[in-house]
Amino acid sequence: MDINVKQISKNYGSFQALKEVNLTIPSGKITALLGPSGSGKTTLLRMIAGLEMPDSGSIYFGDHDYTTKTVRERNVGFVFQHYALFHHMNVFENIAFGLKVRPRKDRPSKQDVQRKVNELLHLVQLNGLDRRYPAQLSGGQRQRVALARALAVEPNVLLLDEPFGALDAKVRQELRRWLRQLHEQLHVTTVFVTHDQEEALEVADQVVILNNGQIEQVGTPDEVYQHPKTKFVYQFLGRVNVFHAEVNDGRLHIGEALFAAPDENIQTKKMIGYIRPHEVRITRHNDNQKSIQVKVRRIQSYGPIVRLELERLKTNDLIEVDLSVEQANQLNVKNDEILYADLEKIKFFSDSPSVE
Ligand SMILES: Nc1ncnc2c1ncn2[C@@H]1O[C@H](COP(=O)(O)OP(=O)(O)OP(=O)(O)O)[C@@H](O)[C@H]1O
Repeated sequence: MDINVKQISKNYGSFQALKEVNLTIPSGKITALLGPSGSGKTTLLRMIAGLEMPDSGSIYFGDHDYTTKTVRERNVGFVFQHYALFHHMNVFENIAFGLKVRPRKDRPSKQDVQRKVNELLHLVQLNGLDRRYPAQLSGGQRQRVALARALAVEPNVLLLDEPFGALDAKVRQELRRWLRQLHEQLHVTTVFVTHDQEEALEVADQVVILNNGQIEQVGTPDEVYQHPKTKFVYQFLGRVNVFHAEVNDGRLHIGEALFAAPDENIQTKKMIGYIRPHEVRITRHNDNQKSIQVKVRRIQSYGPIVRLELERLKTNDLIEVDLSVEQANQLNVKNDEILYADLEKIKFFSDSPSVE
């Protein structure tokens, strides 16, 4: 069952936290809500959950308007950053909680609860820990219990708010992979909030990038990373080199490099170009018109990549270029050497804040 968010707006006093947001959350997939602090991620998640009402707009679960339905009616499962486990209950009781508090007519039998909890313990790889109390578990284990508890009620949608935010980097990494594997088995429609780009790109099927209460782009991890639609997305998702370009005689100039000007922007005098460090090609000889001359300032290895810090000869601006170790060995770059940086893969935007 897809969830459709239609023209949702939310104000807190005079502050607009969400502005006419439209979004489809596809059934059986993981959707990441990604954005900087204050961009509206949690507000959107809470609207889907039914914890918060929109000022305008509606939310559909499948073909049904759920805008005014309660949290319980929506049947959502939650996991928050800070473990919301009951400290006086052991793991078993925590996981069973949602089943045991159901109205009598819907409540499963004791044996069924036992069976269900055992299944879930197995699924979240916590067999044998059912009698432990939350205080006797690691942070990662507690989050897995929280997830099992959320899944126990077979929710329509699983909502995770920075679920791994409080854990250290290594545990986070393990849990991401684990969540992805778990999802491959269960296919529960999942929405998770994160401000960690890597986490969103690694875990989600669909990434939604929010900025100032609006959606900048929706796409697969590959689409948003490889083909950012806006300047914001370019800058938010990873490192990027920024160049100012001038339109002259129907062509775009970055120093000595020349590019075709996009037709629709032909009147614009200035544009701004973005290119990621791994998209810049380094050559010893100038083999096309899209290259600028640079001097090597610094060479640094980071595991599988070699990062070059290059200085543009004409402007002294610094450019970052990432090479694979193999490429770097082949080129055999030396400090202070003069090289060419080919900017063929650059993407241009209008150089004004409002027009893309
Ligand atoms: N109950 C509230 N009252 C007033 N302002 C609020 C309330 N809830 C959220 N806001 C404001 O709305 C904006 C969006 O908040 P939200 O929590 O959705 O952002 P976020 O993207 O999840 O940020 P973070 O990553 O910091 O949690 C913020 O500027 C926040 O201060």
